[in-house]
Amino acid sequence: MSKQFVLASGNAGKLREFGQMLSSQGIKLLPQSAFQVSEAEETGLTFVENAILKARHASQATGLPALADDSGLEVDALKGAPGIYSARYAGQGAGDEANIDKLLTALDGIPEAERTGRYQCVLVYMRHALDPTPLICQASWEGVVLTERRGQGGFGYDPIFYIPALQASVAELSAEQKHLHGHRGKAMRAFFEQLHLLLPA
Ligand SMILES: O=c1nc[nH]c2c1ncn2[C@H]1C[C@H](O)[C@@H](COP(=O)(O)OP(=O)(O)OP(=O)(O)O)O1
Ligand SMILES: [Mg+2]
Repeated sequence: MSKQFVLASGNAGKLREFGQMLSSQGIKLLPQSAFQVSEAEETGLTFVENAILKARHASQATGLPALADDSGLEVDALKGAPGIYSARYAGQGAGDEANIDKLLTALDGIPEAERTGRYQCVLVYMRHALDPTPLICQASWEGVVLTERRGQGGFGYDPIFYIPALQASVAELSAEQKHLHGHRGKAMRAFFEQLHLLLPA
């Protein structure tokens, strides 16, 4: 069985993190841009539905197994928003900085104790486009939304997402720390365990 598969994401920050996490695994993960795969429409109402749509789309287009990541930030004071809409919170194509500004405005005046939330990451691996039993791994990471940006690393909401246990915003963590503690790293480790059962060396 093949250990080569396509990563169904167009997000440069995610692609960088997957590359770092995979470097030790002996798995060749090709970004969907290498095959000119178009962006899938994320019409689902859950992370898992959107991850399946993305993985299926990339697998269909390439004929390869595909791994997709659908992720986002849930804020308790906003009843879980932006959630599955995190990437398009400030509008389709508006980008990370506009999304952060919109979230800071939405939480204006809300005290620290009520600014809790979590990153969610759902990974879906499909062996082929019609795979009826996709492999699904999910993890989350608890934190607090800051009132202003801190740190230069990471991507997305990282400058305003603070991890009390580490006393740092995610943008202030090293890549290694983020992988160790973060939602994507946790989901990836669960994925590798299952993949190794599926694809014995
Ligand atoms: O570790 C993270 N650190 C900061 N922000 C993050 C993280 N993980 C997800 N996020 C945010 C970015 C984006 O606003 C949304 C993901 O949206 P999501 O649709 O899954 O990804 P995307 O559209 O950027 O790329 P793609 O769908 O091609 O994988 O959540
Ligand atoms: Mg997306």
